[in-house]
Amino acid sequence: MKVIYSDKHQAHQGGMELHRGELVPCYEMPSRAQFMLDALRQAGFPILPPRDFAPEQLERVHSADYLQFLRTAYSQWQAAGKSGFMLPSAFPARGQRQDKIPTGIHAKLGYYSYDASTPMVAGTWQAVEAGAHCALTAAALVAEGEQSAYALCRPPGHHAGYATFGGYCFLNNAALAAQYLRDQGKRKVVVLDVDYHHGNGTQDIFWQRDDVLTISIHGDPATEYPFFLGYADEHGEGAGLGYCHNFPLPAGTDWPTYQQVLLKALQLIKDFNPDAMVVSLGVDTFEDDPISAFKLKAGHYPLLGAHIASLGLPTVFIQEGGYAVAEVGQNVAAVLQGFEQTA
Ligand SMILES: NCCCCCC(=O)NO
Ligand SMILES: [Zn+2]
Repeated sequence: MKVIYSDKHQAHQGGMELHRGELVPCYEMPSRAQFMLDALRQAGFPILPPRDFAPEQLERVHSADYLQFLRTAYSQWQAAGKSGFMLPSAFPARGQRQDKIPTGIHAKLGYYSYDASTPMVAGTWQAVEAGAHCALTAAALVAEGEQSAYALCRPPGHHAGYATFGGYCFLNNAALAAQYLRDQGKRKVVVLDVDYHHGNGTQDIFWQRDDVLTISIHGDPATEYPFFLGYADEHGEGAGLGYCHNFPLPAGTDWPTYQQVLLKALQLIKDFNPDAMVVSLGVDTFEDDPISAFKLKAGHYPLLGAHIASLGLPTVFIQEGGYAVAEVGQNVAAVLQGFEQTA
């Protein structure tokens, strides 16, 4: 399995996040990617740079005005005499208008996001564009006949919606990969999200579609980020009704429980009979993850990979979360090795 990686992710660093009401250093830091890269190299995976893609490719899953905002936000911040990192501080809430985009960068930040956990810095756009190109390159390899490929995306993407950023995410790498596979002729694609957090952005993007099935197994939003989406009664809308499944699980969930739910998700995928699969691979389900509450152990990640491989589908893995920095690399490599030994 080829690993697609760009060191341009390093331009996205610095800043603080408002996590559960406290201003703290970012959990989503550059060293995560370095540990993953080192572990994958050590495990013998070939590492390739991303191909280039036209800007229009990003518009396959994000609005043009949102992308234009991301590209220009930091220079607008500088034009307002600011430097360092920027966070939104006002959001359109219930009873306020969503059809008007304010003029100030401070308000635009809130218009295009839904939390204050996702700081932008001068290099953020460069980093997220490179991450998106990694995802698109992995999808292209699979569309061209490879059985699988992995995109080492940093920052993650599954919380980014059609026109919103949040949860450390700006561009939805998994959605970009799924749409690319569709554009290359895969008739039906499934996105399986095994990150600890609900893939609300991916669900948003494909909510009304029956050609991309979204399935997410995650911490119960009643107590866990993103809090306001990811419940079991969400099944899509319009043509998309029945093409979205959520499996919220309680804090403390261990492997036996997780595996049982995973098998249910895999059966739904078999019933859908897709031509390809995208896996939003977060390993923040790990027992020692600092911001998460599941209890998977290192030895369970090869099993996760093997279960995914049991579907026999062309598979694009997209890196999402995982913040136990010392173990994140081993856990990611274990999933991919478990997949390869079974595929
Ligand atoms: N401080 C907000 C928590 C963001 C969760 C990020 C993540 O890992 N999503 O998968
Ligand atoms: Zn996560």
